[in-house]
Amino acid sequence: MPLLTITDLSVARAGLPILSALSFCVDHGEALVLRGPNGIGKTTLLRTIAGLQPALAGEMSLAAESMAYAGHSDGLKATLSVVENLRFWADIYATKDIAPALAQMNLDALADRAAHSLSAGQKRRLGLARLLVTGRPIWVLDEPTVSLDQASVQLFAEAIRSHLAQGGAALMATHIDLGLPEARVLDLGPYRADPLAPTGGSAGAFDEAFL
Ligand SMILES: Nc1ncnc2c1ncn2[C@@H]1O[C@H](COP(=O)(O)OP(=O)(O)OP(=O)(O)O)[C@@H](O)[C@H]1O
Repeated sequence: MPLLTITDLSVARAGLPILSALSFCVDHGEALVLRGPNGIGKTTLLRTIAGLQPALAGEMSLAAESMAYAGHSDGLKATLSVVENLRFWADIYATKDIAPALAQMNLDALADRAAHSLSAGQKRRLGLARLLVTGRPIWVLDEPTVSLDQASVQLFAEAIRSHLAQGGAALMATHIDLGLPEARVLDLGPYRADPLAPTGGSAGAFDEAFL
């Protein structure tokens, strides 16, 4: 059975349907990249899949507590050091060893630096290192390589490959080349919804969470 199965999913923003009747699977060892122009609904779709807003229709099938989501924000505690941030997340996810995540994202030299003092790209590397300590198989990532230089994009691609090699999966939205030619690509263009279709719900109330 695939790690994640999406069936006939429709999502809305501000009470308006934006994507409809989407179906796809992401299996062990697979990366799927969502593509589409600005505003088509990639962020909305990923947030819906991450459970941050309700779907208008459709089904999602995945094991409980199998997903780690990283959105536009890095989700860091500004006053904690790099190591303290990772230990915090390791405690949340009941995992132990943060050393591989530090090494894989090239953060060893920054281990004791407060997160607020990191550059944008360093913060993003720390945000991505968080994924490594979750121990969760399905990674859902929104624009994961924003702010990263070429070397860090390569580190990211290697971290994804190693995650896939361990049976994990990644679902990502991006406009940038991730350096992962093996990833499947899903163009969201054909799933653009009719904005006049009734939503039949109160999904607009969840827009307050989009800050
Ligand atoms: N508060 C709002 N009111 C009305 N429409 C909104 C609101 N917030 C977002 N939208 C619209 O919802 C649509 C989906 O936005 P979303 O951020 O999911 O797109 P995206 O594909 O991730 O875009 P990008 O590539 O620019 O990041 C967009 O057309 C956007 O203009």
